[in-house]
Amino acid sequence: MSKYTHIQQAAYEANMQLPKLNLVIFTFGNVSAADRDLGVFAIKPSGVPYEDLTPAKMVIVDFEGKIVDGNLRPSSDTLTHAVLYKHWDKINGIVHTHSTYATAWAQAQRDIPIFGTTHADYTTNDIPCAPPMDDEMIKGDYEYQTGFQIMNCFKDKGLSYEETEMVLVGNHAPFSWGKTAAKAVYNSAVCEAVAKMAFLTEQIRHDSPRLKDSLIQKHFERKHGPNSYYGQ
Ligand SMILES: O=C(CO)[C@@H](O)[C@H](O)COP(=O)(O)O
Repeated sequence: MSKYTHIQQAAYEANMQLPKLNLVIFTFGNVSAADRDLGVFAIKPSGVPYEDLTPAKMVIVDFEGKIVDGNLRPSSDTLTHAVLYKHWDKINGIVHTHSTYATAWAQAQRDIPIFGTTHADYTTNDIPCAPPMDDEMIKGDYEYQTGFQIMNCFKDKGLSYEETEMVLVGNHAPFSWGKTAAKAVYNSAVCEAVAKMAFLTEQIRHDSPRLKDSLIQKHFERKHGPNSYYGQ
């Protein structure tokens, strides 16, 4: 046992949910779990197939992206996770996948509109798509800049990362987060389900109407009101 065992176990269990939920194939995607008292997170090692993962293989990294413990290379998305943990202090779990429908909306550079109550149960906003990097950002480290691409998108749209716990990164794929790694995985699965429903909705009727604003807030509060489990 080390002082990191608890977050390695949480990160391992969350990573193993991704293939079970059909959110990844092969070595796509990664999950991390943070301990803010220690100022570190445990993240999936880069390129390791999910079936070969163990809790001990989770790499320990600080919020600057520096490896603190572990002999495997951390995920190539580590700096994106580090930037978000450093600047958004209420999250303790982050997921990145290339789930099919959410990635298709990201590649199309489109926000996912709220067409129904399924979506409105989880956020009152369209699921935002962070615009692709500008030439200046592209000169920097891709994964480091992806963290700022996400935060800039939420700032520009006036969104709360505590209310909308998912984002599409333009020309890339989705990221989600939460108070725990398990909740971040839950949000990742919700993002993919809502992305698929929205795609099919537009296929059935290209000018499908959005859910009325008066209903959006009502449905969100139905799930996220006082004593709601959904706020966990
Ligand atoms: O976004 C990407 C590739 O575009 C990555 O998320 C890969 O899908 C997984 O990389 P590792 O975590 O294995 O380094």
